[in-house]
Amino acid sequence: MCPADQTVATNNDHLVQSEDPEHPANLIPELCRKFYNWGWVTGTGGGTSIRQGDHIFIAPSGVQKELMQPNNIFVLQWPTPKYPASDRNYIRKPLKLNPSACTPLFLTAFEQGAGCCIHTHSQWAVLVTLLVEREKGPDACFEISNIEQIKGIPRGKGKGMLGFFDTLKIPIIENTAFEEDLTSGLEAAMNKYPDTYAVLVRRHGIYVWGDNTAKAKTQCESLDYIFQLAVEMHKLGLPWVK
Ligand SMILES: CSCCC(=O)C(=O)COP(=O)(O)O
Ligand SMILES: [Zn+2]
Repeated sequence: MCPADQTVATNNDHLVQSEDPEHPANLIPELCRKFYNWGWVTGTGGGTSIRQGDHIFIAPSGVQKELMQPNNIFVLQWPTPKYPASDRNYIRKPLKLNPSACTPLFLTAFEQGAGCCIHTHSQWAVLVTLLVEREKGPDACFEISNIEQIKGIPRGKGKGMLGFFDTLKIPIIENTAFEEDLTSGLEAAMNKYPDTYAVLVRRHGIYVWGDNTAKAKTQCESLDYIFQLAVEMHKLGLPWVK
């Protein structure tokens, strides 16, 4: 075997090579192209991670997310230590790339049983965190009711979906200087709101997760729709909660 072949064999490239469009190594680049076009992951920010069985697929850090290819994807053996980062069980590491800085946050969602976690820098998400800026602290939440699209968000695991007359509550945590340092805030919000499938990060964006990739994506779409609507409602002086 020549040295190049040895590199291929030891880097487990087969884990990211599949003809199946639903394979996570194909899905992550495909989703990131969509997310880029929706303004969710421009300028290298944001990203997504998928768990399939005992493998976690993670995008690289600081790259143009819309140009990502399957061979750029990292693979972690699950379960894996969250900290320190050097103890994480990578079974595939693309050369010259680093795994997403969001990795410990994605792992936090997987610890809750998620199958996919999406991080966006959507301007609508950022704007609603600014509109509730006065409510700092552990109780900061975005709340809205009487909007049809909140039916796209689960009430909690195994509890069905929210109804039109329910109030959707998304906790807001404060931003930190480094993405990794958001992890304790995300964990605290998940403990305080065990039914939530999303956490907003003030002046930064949002983390949304779901039982599988389709649910994470549609929940993220529903939330983004609701945030845009909420910003427009605010401009018109309309209240979010009746
Ligand atoms: C301009 S991006 C700043 C860092 C950030 O918020 C982010 O989401 C980047 O994540 P990455 O996956 O590129 O490490
Ligand atoms: Zn970010």
